[in-house]
Amino acid sequence: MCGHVSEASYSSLNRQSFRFFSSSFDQEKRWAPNKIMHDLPRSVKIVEVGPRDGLQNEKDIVPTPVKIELIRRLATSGLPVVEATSFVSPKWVPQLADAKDVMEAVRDIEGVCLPVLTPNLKGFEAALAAGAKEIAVFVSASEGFSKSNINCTIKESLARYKDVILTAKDQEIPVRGYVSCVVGCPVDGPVPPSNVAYVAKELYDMGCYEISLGDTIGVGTPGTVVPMLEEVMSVIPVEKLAVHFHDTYGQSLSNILVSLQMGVSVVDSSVAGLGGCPYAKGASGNVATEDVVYLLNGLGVNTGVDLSKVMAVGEFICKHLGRETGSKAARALRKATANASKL
Ligand SMILES: CC(C)(COP(=O)([O-])OP(=O)([O-])OC[C@H]1O[C@@H](n2cnc3c(N)ncnc32)[C@H](O)[C@@H]1OP(=O)([O-])[O-])[C@@H](O)C(=O)NCCC(=O)NCCSC(=O)C[C@@](C)(O)CC(=O)[O-]
Repeated sequence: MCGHVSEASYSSLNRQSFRFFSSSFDQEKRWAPNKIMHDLPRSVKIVEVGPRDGLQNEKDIVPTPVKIELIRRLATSGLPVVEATSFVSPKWVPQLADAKDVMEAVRDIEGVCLPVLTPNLKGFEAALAAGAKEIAVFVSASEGFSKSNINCTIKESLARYKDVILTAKDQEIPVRGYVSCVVGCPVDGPVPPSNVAYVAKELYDMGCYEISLGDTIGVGTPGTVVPMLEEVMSVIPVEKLAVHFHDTYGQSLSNILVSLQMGVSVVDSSVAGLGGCPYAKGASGNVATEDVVYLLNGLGVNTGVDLSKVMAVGEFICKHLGRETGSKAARALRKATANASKL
């Protein structure tokens, strides 16, 4: 399973960004003990979900070689985990119908975990045959989304995943568990924290090594995220939790900060802020990896991720998609670098 990074890795660009945007910034004060710094983990594992969550909602099919190149480039950015694709029904997610070809082409990449989503045993077997060494399962905390996303009730999905997780355990394949709609559901509305804690605990007890809590439609604020985390943390150790925010309402970074202050040290994000769920209309992309790294660099929290390299990957994929990056940090840093080169 995928571990934490240990060493700080500030690129010159990261250091430069502090100079550009923090002219009154006092390096001494940055390290001064205060409440915020004290509560933060020393290092954070970033789980890059761009090639899967980021691309699954794209209308035009992204060519397989572009997906493969995206994963290869992300893997050289210091990211410890890059979720590669989904072995789901191609009728449900046509964009990822090439999961086998993608996985077979990246299976040789070393030093980075490349988990894939599997909704059932059929997907699990196909993933393993293509060379996957880690899988992820996904359960909704709300009935409405469970039905629209995987065509079954929460109870039925848990029973289905039990078989997948037991089979994976037999073959020593680590399983990550996602809980979606942890604060709000596109069908049912607000989701009670107790629903989230129940589903998360079921997955944890079945053997998932990490539970990623997904605000699938990006409606959460610290006002709803904190009570949800408190409830989940009353049944699962915080070291086993990850947070997964979509940025629909621009709340992701504040939600990440409060999650870190509560002890969470695993954050999912997507290069250039790509993303959205085909079965959650109106949901925007995941929080951008570049923005998360910029935040964590600014807080002195180690990620091992090279911001300038992730920005370059963001430019690569945005060029193919024909759109501007969703990362504010990447846009500002690119502009600042261009201005500096004119001096
Ligand atoms: C679960 C099913 C398969 C049920 O789909 P179904 O239609 O109820 O089930 P089915 O068993 O009748 O299968 C339908 C067809 O799909 C085939 N099939 C069945 N399984 C597979 C498979 N694994 N791989 C390839 N093909 C498969 C199966 O063989 C059959 O083919 P046919 O006989 O009609 O030719 C479907 O609903 C599905 O694939 N859903 C996935 C949808 C999806 O990927 N949504 C996005 C996930 S993102 C998310 O959930 C949130 C997350 C994780 O990102 C966190 C967050 O953001 O908060």
